[in-house]
Amino acid sequence: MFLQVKDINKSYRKYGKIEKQQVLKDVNFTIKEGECVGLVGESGSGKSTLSRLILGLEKPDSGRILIEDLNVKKWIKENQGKMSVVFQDYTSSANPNFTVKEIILEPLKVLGKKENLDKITEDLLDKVGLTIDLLDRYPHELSGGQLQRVCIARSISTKPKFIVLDEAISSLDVSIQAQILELLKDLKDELNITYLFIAHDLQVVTYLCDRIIFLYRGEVVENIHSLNLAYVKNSYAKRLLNSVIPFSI
Ligand SMILES: Nc1ncnc2c1ncn2[C@@H]1O[C@H](COP(=O)(O)OP(=O)(O)OP(=O)(O)O)[C@@H](O)[C@H]1O
Repeated sequence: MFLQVKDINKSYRKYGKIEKQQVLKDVNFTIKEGECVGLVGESGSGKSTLSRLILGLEKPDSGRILIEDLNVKKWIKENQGKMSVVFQDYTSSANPNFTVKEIILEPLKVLGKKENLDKITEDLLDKVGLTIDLLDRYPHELSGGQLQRVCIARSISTKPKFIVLDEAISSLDVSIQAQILELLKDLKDELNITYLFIAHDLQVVTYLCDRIIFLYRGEVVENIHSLNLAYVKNSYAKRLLNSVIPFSI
């Protein structure tokens, strides 16, 4: 198994109060290598908290997160550059003072890579469907869709095994969303990347993902293969599905 999320609990102290709010409750799921898993849930259900734990940015109160049988922090340390993340807010995740070329090469420079950087940048731009005339532009000189493609190029620059996409296409126009989805699908097939795709838009998730996990108030209420969506049992998941898919279940 590639990723194992085991009995995760996480709570935060309520602002200005002593008592805590439990944000994740006994969360369990696994992701196989090369699989694309969608995590859906309404606002506040704990999706971003879970992604921060998986990225090793925060610790759970209890439970374990393992990647290839190693504790997530240890795995990240031993596999530098092999986990990437693409956030929703591409405008703030790209340094406004960096050119496209500098943004794309940032993770490789951190890893100390110095050779063939021009060729690597050009290949990455080509992979995400952008042309090399954009290389010297700054973020404010790009459209939202172009800048998110640059962020995706950056996320695959280190040849990651695993990418967490946290609402990565949510703030783009629908037509650009479709293009980026196609791009993510092609990259997944070409590079055998494992994806955790976090989104509140179920339609987008069903298009891209092999399996879908429904999170409701911090609990996994359904974990189901995309082809079996018509058989969901949980009432929240059913409601969400009925609101986007034109068949009744
Ligand atoms: N650092 C923190 N300190 C205190 N409370 C937090 C913190 N981070 C998240 N929370 C709370 O945890 C709950 C879950 O938040 P989280 O951001 O994980 O949800 P989400 O499903 O990603 O929501 P959205 O779709 O709106 O981004 C919310 O009630 C939020 O206020």
